[in-house]
Amino acid sequence: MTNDHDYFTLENKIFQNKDLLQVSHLPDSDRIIGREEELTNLANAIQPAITGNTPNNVLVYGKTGTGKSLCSKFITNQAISRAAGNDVQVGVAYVDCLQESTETQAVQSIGHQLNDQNDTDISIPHAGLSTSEYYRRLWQIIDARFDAALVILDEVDKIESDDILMQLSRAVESGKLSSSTIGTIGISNKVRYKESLDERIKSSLCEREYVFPPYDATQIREILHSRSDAFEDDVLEDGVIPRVAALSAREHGDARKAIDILRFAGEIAEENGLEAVTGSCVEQAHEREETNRLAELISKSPSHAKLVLEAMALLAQQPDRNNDVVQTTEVFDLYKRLCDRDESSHLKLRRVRDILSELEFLSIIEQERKWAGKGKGNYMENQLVDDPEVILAACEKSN
Ligand SMILES: Nc1ncnc2c1ncn2[C@@H]1O[C@H](COP(=O)(O)OP(=O)(O)OP(=O)(O)O)[C@@H](O)[C@H]1O
Repeated sequence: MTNDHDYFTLENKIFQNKDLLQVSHLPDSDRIIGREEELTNLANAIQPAITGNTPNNVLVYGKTGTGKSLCSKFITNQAISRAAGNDVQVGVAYVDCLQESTETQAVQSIGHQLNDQNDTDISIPHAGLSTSEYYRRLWQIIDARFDAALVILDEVDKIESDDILMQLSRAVESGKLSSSTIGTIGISNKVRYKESLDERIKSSLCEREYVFPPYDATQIREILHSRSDAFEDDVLEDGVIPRVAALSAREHGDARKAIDILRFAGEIAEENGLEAVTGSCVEQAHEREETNRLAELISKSPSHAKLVLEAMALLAQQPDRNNDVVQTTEVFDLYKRLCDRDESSHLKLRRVRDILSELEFLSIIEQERKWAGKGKGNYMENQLVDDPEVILAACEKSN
């Protein structure tokens, strides 16, 4: 007997092309909204590369989701094709410095992306070479294959050693490259990043600097509208896009957050077998986005940060509290009990204080120093930015 029941339901009434809502999706130029000036500036800075000359090194700043990575990838791709029209070979490498945070990993990744072993006969093994050997091979590859290479260093502030910035920005003048040239585009969310750099690196890495401002609600709406063909016709209820735009513009205009909320809203409609994406899907999607974002932040924080947050959330949930402000010593006491529960040894109070200030830096909590009265000194009040339930769900998810 044959079992011809079809277990796959291919019918998908909500999404038509969900890929348009993935963060990795690179839209065409006509779908890049409100970044005309930024794209023009970037193009001017790297313009020399398309004739095989040395481009300016650029540093791009701006808050998350303001299109820094998108515009940098887009403009460097355009540089490749414009240069090809002049018979000039431009190569582009993209490094996510959060993932590839050591100097060796980053150089290796650049080498890997720019290489074609059939062409160069040079190999870039995953391990086993010294950092200087990886550099040597990288320079050889660039000289063999390109007139100019452009290297995008995303989240450049996460790189563990500034030496790579020095090597890349000085490769031409120090004679490492003999026939080619190289330019870098560093991207950072930290406005103070430049201040932390060595003077010599600063002057070569930051020949041009651009700040990407946050989007306003109208621009976010346009960004979402331009991707609404991710959905089947007529499944988005009228108020959905304005509501998502309003939610994302409330903190700062973060296009990544807006696109994530819209995608989650569609998934929630799909999971519930709805025929349309409704306002209530958006509310649930907003919560899911917050949980995911926090879970990601928490998973990147030191492991005890999660226990400290869990302690704060449990304290804030206590029924006899009239507000959710908690003192550091209370957090510390409950944190120690959670460590006992998990059979792990606890950190000292001083380290827990450090963790709390790191969490404040990440905008997961707010802190305020209070004066306890004469002879008693100061104490710190801590408060979660999000609801305790969202924090607990995020802690659970980041496991
Ligand atoms: N102007 C825009 N038009 C269309 N889509 C955009 C625009 N700006 C950003 N996006 C989309 O929003 C998402 C986030 O953008 P992007 O990754 O470029 O931001 P970012 O500033 O680099 O943020 P982060 O610092 O978090 O990496 C991407 O999916 C991107 O395609």
